[in-house]
Amino acid sequence: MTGGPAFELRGLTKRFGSVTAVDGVSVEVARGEVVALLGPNGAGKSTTVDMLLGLTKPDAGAVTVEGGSPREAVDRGLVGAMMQNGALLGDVTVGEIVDLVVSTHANPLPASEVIARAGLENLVKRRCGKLSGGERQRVRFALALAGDPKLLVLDEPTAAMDVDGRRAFWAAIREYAAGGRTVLFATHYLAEAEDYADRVVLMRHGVVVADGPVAEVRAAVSGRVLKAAVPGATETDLARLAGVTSVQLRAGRAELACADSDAAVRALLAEFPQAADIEITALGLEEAFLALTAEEAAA
Ligand SMILES: Nc1ncnc2c1ncn2[C@@H]1O[C@H](COP(=O)(O)OP(=O)(O)OP(=O)(O)O)[C@@H](O)[C@H]1O
Repeated sequence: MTGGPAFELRGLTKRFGSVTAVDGVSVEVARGEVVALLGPNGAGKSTTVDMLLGLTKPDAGAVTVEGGSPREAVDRGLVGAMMQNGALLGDVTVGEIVDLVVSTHANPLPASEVIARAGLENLVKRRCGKLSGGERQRVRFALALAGDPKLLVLDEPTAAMDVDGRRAFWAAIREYAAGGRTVLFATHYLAEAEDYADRVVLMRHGVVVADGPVAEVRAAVSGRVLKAAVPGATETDLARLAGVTSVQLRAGRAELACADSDAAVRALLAEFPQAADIEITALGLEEAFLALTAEEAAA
């Protein structure tokens, strides 16, 4: 397998009655990328994932996975998926279900490696029906890994995991991706996208509203905040400054959202030489996300 993207979505559209769940989504992901698909409830993330996996047929557009159709890629064992509600048989043990799934693949990882990568060593003899929510997620992760896929697709993988479980899970994902394999995960957790993804695809109302490295997505919403103590200045005064898009005064400190923070700091000091304790920071992904959502609410 050489060249070419890990997968490509071209103009993907899916409607459910009058709802357009996914509306012309185009995304190309290179091999070895770890991509977060981020968005609020109903943004179209799960529908996009379902089309990527060939579980739902698009109304328009096309999906290519490892150079073929999603079905072909799945049949060839190139794709491993961890879905939100994948059922597990209650009566079989973790060891048995891993063995079973490993045995269905043409070129699987050894069962012992699957168990180790998913951190299930101490749960091998446990019946699946007796697992906690977070443990069940780890078993689903193990089953997704069993076929040694080139592409891992994870729909809200850490939803039921505690803090330690999440940390261990992401360490396992990074290790997996380090070998040049590709990961796409859908999430609500902005911090996870920020900490663990190389790239963020931000969706809202079925449309991709930002796509790029985490730092670029932050910058796309033009994002810097200038904070300063500005005695005697009102919100109206500050809102007039060049480069400033919005103002908040909190406990005697001004917070200026800036499209151009260089212009803003010059204008601030020219107009208010008494301004002190000046601090300029980039927006976090959370703020970027909120800004994009707010833009839409205002539109
Ligand atoms: N089978 C379906 N029938 C009708 N409408 C659907 C169906 N599946 C999804 N939708 C609608 O399509 C839109 C996108 O849903 P989707 O589940 O893809 O969003 P999401 O981003 O995954 O949301 P969440 O984060 O809540 O899981 C929503 O408005 C949803 O109600």
